Amino acid sequence: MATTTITELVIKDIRFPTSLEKDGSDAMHKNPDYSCPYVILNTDSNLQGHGITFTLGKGNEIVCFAIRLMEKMVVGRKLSDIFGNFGNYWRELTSEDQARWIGPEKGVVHLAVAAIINALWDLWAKMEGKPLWKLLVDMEPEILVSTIDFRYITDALTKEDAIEMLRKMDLGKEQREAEIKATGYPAYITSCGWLGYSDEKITELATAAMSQGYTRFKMKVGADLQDDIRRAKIFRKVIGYDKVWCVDANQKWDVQESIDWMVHLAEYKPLWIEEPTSPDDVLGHAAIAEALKPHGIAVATGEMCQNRVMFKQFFQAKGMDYCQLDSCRLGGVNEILAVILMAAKFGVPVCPHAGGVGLCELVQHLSIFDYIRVSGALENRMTEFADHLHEHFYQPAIVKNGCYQIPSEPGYLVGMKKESMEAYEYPNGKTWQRLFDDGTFSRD
Ligand SMILES: C[C@H](O)[C@@H](O)CC(=O)C(=O)O
Ligand SMILES: [Mg+2]
Repeated sequence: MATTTITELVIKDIRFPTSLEKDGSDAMHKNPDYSCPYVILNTDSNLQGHGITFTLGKGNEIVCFAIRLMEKMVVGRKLSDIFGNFGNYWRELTSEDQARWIGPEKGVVHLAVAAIINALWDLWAKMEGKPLWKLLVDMEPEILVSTIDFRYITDALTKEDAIEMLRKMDLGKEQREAEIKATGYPAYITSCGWLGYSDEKITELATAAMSQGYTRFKMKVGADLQDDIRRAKIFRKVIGYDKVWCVDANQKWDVQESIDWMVHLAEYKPLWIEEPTSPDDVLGHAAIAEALKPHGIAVATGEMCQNRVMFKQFFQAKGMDYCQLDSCRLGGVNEILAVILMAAKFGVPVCPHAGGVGLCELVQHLSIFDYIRVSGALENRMTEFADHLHEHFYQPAIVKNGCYQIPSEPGYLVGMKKESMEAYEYPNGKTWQRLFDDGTFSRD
């Protein structure tokens, strides 16, 4: 590691035509094409780091461009310099004068940071020969917190608080690791309930998921109340009332509208309403959470919460009952660690978002780490699983009996198969060429 240097940053624009089957559809994103700017960091040793961030199609091009702008801060760097003070490096990457102006620490530039940082953590985990969760679990608290940029959050969590929290959780961590390896980490499934699916498809998929051992489900809502009520009845008929069922509006409503709509769905007993309103509306979410408490409905959000500062405010204002951080919207693991630690301090369970390509592969590591090293709890915790596109990864996330199985291969494990990249690279991949030629998609 002492001398290993990054020699090249390769970027691939990978897109999947998931809109064709309405996979991933919700009230605000009716035709999503699950896509990822894919980064490969080559080094002068035989190590390669792979990382992604997530978009819905066209946005990929812009994020790929932003990643290219950051290349000069990555290529030529020694890994020992980066990992020796990863918090400083993260600040450098997020502080470049000109790119910072179009953030800061949010939007396109932050998605670009995520792809690079995710690839760096993949490199670090591979260097240590461990899956990412284990790399994090085994780190001394001082090393772990040295990767975090505490700027803007010290009023909620200091470096010293974080070290103390991690030290406390030393007790029992071996036992928790053994337990979670035996049981797996609780998952919930989203892919039975996309908005664009027919009633028949929902019935079929929810029935199949039940037979595979899932006990926790999510359904999309927010386009039409009568449709939501009908689909809620279908879900409850298939899964019964002893299973967990959540709903997700993907930011469709105003604050009062969220409350009114959810009161109509209350009899179907959703555990949470996810993203009822704008992802930036901290106080709006807090008002919804307060109003829905008597109805037994919690508020979940975070997949579009763009940085640790927003999470801090959500925690402080009681704007989220469940924290759905996203492995590709925050600036990679460094910032995610800050959010996981803050969530534990505020007593908010972390249930990461994973509806997208490659997200399940990534977030499983974060949840396993959270359990073993930070929260020590499984109560009220579950990690999303969307059953799409896993066949494109060399080491796909595996869910059995409704639980993520604990990965053991070294890395952050988002390595995509060579043939999949060749087929789905946009616009020249074989699949895209065919879809253009037969008129399914237009070339613009
Ligand atoms: C467009 C995505 O599929 C989105 O609907 C995912 C999401 O909100 C979730 O998984 O939660
Ligand atoms: Mg969601």
